[in-house]
Amino acid sequence: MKFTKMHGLGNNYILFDQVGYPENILQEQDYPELSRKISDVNFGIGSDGIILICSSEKADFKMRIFNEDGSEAKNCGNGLRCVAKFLYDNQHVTSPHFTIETLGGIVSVVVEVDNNKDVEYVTVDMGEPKLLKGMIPMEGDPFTLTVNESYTFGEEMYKLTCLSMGNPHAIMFVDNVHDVALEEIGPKIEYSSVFPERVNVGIVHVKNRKEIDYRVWERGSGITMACGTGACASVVAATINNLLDQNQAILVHLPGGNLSIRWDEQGHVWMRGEASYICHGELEHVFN
Ligand SMILES: N[C@@H](CCC[C@H](N)C(=O)O)C(=O)O
Repeated sequence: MKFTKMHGLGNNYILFDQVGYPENILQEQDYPELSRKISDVNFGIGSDGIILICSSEKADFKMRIFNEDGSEAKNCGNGLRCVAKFLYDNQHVTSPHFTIETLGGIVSVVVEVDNNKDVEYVTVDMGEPKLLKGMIPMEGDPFTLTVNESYTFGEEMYKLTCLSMGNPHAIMFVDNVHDVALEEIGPKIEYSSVFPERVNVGIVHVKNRKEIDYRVWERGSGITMACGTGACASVVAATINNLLDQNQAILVHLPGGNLSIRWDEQGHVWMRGEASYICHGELEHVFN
């Protein structure tokens, strides 16, 4: 099996190009195991998960993403930019504007080609955030929002703003994202019974009305260098807490680099950022 390893701001995935092939080249149950094995840094390649690029009946292409622990997620912002760059560079498309189906819905992407014909930036229309508890999903009245609401996990109380960008995010606002022990808080909240499908946990510091800092504990992968859907969720969360203004491009600083995120007046969230190659290769003896 040929693979390409790519990253968006250090959030790295092993991509398998299955375009034109049946979606299940492997048995369906083998993908979680493949992701766990490949993601292992000692016995595999080392990654935050795997991505399958498939043909689609509803959009130009389809993306599936499995986390490091083998769980399948419905969306992945950094993965979408990598997939868009890969598809364009490998001439699966001629137009830089196309659509990708995810389990969370269909998104449109635009790749930006520079003078050397090298794609550096990709913009994705990530669609509308889902704000109701029932859509995230999380416990409580399914028709209400979670805006700076207090929850106790273990001994500690946390104020969470929660929403889904296709995948669930719990966001809390802090004075300094580097002072927080995310490796302790992250798993406590991820596995809490408040979130029946688990959750990605983000900490955000609003620097001013145009810039935020953001760190993430990802469901199924732990601490990563960046999370695209999480950056979108952070901007939406800060906006509904009146800390940012809608329709303003916000610079989101993540440990792996920056993303520009805008929640427009029609309710769509736009993400612009880089996508990069790490290496290409071929897998042997995956299931030994
Ligand atoms: N890193 C991704 C999100 C990957 C999935 C996430 N861990 C989940 O399980 O929801 C991104 O860039 O959005």
